[in-house]
Amino acid sequence: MIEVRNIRKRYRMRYVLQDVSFTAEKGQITCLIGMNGAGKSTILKAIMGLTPVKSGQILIDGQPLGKSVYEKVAFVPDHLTMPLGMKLSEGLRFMADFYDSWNPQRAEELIRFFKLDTKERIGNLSKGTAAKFNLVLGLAPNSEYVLMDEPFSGIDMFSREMIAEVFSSELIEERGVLLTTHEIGEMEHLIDRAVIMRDGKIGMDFDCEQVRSEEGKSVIDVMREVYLP
Ligand SMILES: Nc1ncnc2c1ncn2[C@@H]1O[C@H](COP(=O)(O)OP(=O)(O)OP(=O)(O)O)[C@@H](O)[C@H]1O
Repeated sequence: MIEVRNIRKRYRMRYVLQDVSFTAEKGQITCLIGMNGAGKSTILKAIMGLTPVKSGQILIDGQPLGKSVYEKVAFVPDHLTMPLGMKLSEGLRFMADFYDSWNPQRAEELIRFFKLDTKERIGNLSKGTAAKFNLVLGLAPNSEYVLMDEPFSGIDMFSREMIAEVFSSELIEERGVLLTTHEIGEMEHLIDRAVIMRDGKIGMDFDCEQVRSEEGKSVIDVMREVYLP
């Protein structure tokens, strides 16, 4: 389980995260939802140790952040970070050489799933295809948790559908997924838990199925209550 406990983050004089606490469990898809600037990416960066927090604690399977913990977590940033001149096949080889946890079989399955041509150069990929390749790089390692920053940003409807499909496929297995989005769209029926953020605070944290069956509300209904009370 990823546990975020009372974290606070300040940029200069302004708090961008204020006492943020939530958990993301293995075998579940947890979604951090909020408008632009709510603090979603800052939380992912804090979990990855890429930005320091002023106070609070982050635990992964009960352990504080550290090298052994990072081997359990893969991070898919909101853009590809590979050299643009590389072919996809070269990018895959680079990842296999670099990461002990790289699972070449899963990488191949993902390449087939997204129908990617590994002879293409990364720099020539369309935005949607680049997002798919980015997901291949994030999902191929044998990590127990996957963090994804806005996997749907700027992508056309059919590519979004394909990316959404991967979340309900066996390619995710029993891993814990924590992703961010500012538009819930087709993810609504795929996510288990929603953590709605507003202005650096948690506005609501709930089990989507429970709220649907007990209160008849969708994630968007709850978002309206948080943003337009
Ligand atoms: N390096 C930085 N220096 C100063 N302020 C920053 C920095 N990075 C982020 N912020 C501020 O922190 C707040 C939260 O930013 P963050 O990127 O976490 O939001 P977000 O919810 O991911 O937004 P988006 O949906 O637009 O990606 C914003 O007000 C942003 O301007």
